[in-house]
Amino acid sequence: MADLTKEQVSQELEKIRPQLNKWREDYYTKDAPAVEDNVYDKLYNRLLELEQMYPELVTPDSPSQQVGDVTLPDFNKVTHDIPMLSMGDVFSEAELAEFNDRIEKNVGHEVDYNVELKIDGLSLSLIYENGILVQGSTRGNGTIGENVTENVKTIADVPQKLSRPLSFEVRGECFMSKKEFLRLNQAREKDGHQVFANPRNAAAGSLRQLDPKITASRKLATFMYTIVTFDDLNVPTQHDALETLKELGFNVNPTAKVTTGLKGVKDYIEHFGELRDSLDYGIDGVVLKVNDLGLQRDLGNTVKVPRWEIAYKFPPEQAQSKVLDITWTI
Ligand SMILES: CC(C)(C)c1nc(N2CCN(c3ncccn3)CC2)c2cc(C(N)=O)c(N)nc2n1
Repeated sequence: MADLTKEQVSQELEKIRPQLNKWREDYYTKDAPAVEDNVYDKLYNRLLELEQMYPELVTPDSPSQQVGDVTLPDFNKVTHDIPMLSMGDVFSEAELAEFNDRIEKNVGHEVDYNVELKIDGLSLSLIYENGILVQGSTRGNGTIGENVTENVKTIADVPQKLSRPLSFEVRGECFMSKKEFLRLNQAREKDGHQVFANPRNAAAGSLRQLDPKITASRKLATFMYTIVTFDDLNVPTQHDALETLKELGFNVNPTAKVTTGLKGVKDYIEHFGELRDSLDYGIDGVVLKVNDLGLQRDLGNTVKVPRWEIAYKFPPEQAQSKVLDITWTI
């Protein structure tokens, strides 16, 4: 290669660095790279060549200096030993009554429900061994998810070490608060980047980052709601499971309540239907779960969804219509 002067190399680096950084940021944030990998790699190799000629020209913001710059081609996959099931949806109180009737007929008596807000985020699985967080993963298709362990470790409210050396899996929702969503979009707009459509997309785009440093720059949060596999934890009900999760240091949504049959469910739905806009996190419905975990096991699951829980969905926020659309989705 013709010998380039230091000045010539410096000028070419001035051009290459921002270009590579822009492509890199798009690659990680848009889930849709602006250029093919080989184009990126070719320019990246040119950068390395030039920096080797004059190492004193290397700058901290150079793509070659991104510590932990392991540009994984994609996420490592994890298999959920216990599948992360979907949820049956209902859109009317009549259908809730049908759900409740089916349960009561099945078990022969009225049952208690643990009623929870359905947080509009993305599912998250956390695995702990002897009290240490060893794996964080997304739901994926329910059986195969993405390994996002390094990203999860940057979420402030996720305990990396439990107060007790427990080995178990917990599941919950990863979300971005509306406040953080606005902050992030304002910053992205200022930098001329595409903004996220809603907090859920922003949370998914932030958690599913190949570069944990980008996840760390986004304020993600969690509400955990299930202890999947547990040692001899004496947890007879879903309500107790939430209490135990709280005691262990997990963030748990504070609005859950236990009802006897559907009594109080209507009030809960109406109350949070009105509060919805004032909450600092998105919700898209209310989840009813048979409170007794033994009963849940007896009722079991269909192939895709548990028989012992149902999600009552609010109408989409923008179309906040009073009339409930009554469509049953399996
Ligand atoms: C443990 C069960 C299966 C009953 C369960 N499953 C849930 N979900 C499954 C379907 N999910 C899903 N996600 C993507 C595609 C299909 N289904 C999204 C999570 C729950 C979600 C929330 C929430 N959002 O706040 C919650 N408080 N409790 C849940 N409980």
